[in-house]
Amino acid sequence: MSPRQTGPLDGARFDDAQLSAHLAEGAGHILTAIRHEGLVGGSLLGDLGDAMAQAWISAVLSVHRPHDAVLSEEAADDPARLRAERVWIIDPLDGTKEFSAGRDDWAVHIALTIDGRPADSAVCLPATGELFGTDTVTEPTTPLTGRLASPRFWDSMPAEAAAMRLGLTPLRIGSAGAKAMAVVRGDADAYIHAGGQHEWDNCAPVGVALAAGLHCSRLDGTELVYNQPVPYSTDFLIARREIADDILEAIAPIW
Ligand SMILES: Nc1ncnc2c1ncn2[C@@H]1O[C@H](COP(=O)(O)O)[C@@H](OP(=O)(O)O)[C@H]1O
Ligand SMILES: [Mg+2]
Repeated sequence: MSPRQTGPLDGARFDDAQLSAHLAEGAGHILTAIRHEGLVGGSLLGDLGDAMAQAWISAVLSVHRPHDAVLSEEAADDPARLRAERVWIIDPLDGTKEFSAGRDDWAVHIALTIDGRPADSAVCLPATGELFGTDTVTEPTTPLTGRLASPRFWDSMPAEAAAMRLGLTPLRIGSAGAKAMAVVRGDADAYIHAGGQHEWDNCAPVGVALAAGLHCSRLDGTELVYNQPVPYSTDFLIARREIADDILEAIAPIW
């Protein structure tokens, strides 16, 4: 058996897939502990969650992958990442509002990108005890559901167009990671986003979804490429392969 890929640190104890999974799961434990008994709540809870998960992830990466660049929602952007081949794109707490409100739909996103493409990645949904990693995830084989993973309070025009044309009903979920994992799990057939998100909101979810054999692209069907100078991705589609072409076709007239 050939050795699994490790980072550039000699003697690294974990390969990239293992490290991304441990980071997502470990940050999930920290975030779960911070909600213990509801001792803090509201925006203080959200701020604590963002900061403490970020601090731990950053420390672990500095020990285990000291030569890799990092782009995180909760850290200052270091332009050195633009010259780096290996860049970790991190959202320590996606769905901060849902986390603070005591809900289950929030996630930890850990993606390693290589030349802008998601490689080993993991998404943890700590409140439901689920960890989705690129080395363990499998393609959903359950029948299509007719459901579209959708934000809790609004629908984008492309999502509305596809829903109308294909008869899809919204499945309301907070957090980009939780919505994407609903598709990976087979609870929804697709997740359509337009109107902007940062790269950390969708990079690890897309990495995991690609590993699960799902269709992932921009809404015009082109490839999603990360680690851009302005790390803002305007739109994307994550979908079961059976329905992806129909969705792109439904969106095309308005996109
Ligand atoms: N138009 C937009 N611009 C920037 N970020 C957006 C966005 N729409 C959604 N997001 C981010 O995407 C994540 C999921 O949002 P939603 O549940 O509404 O779909 C949230 O991340 P955070 O919780 O990390 O801030 C949210 O801030
Ligand atoms: Mg986010």
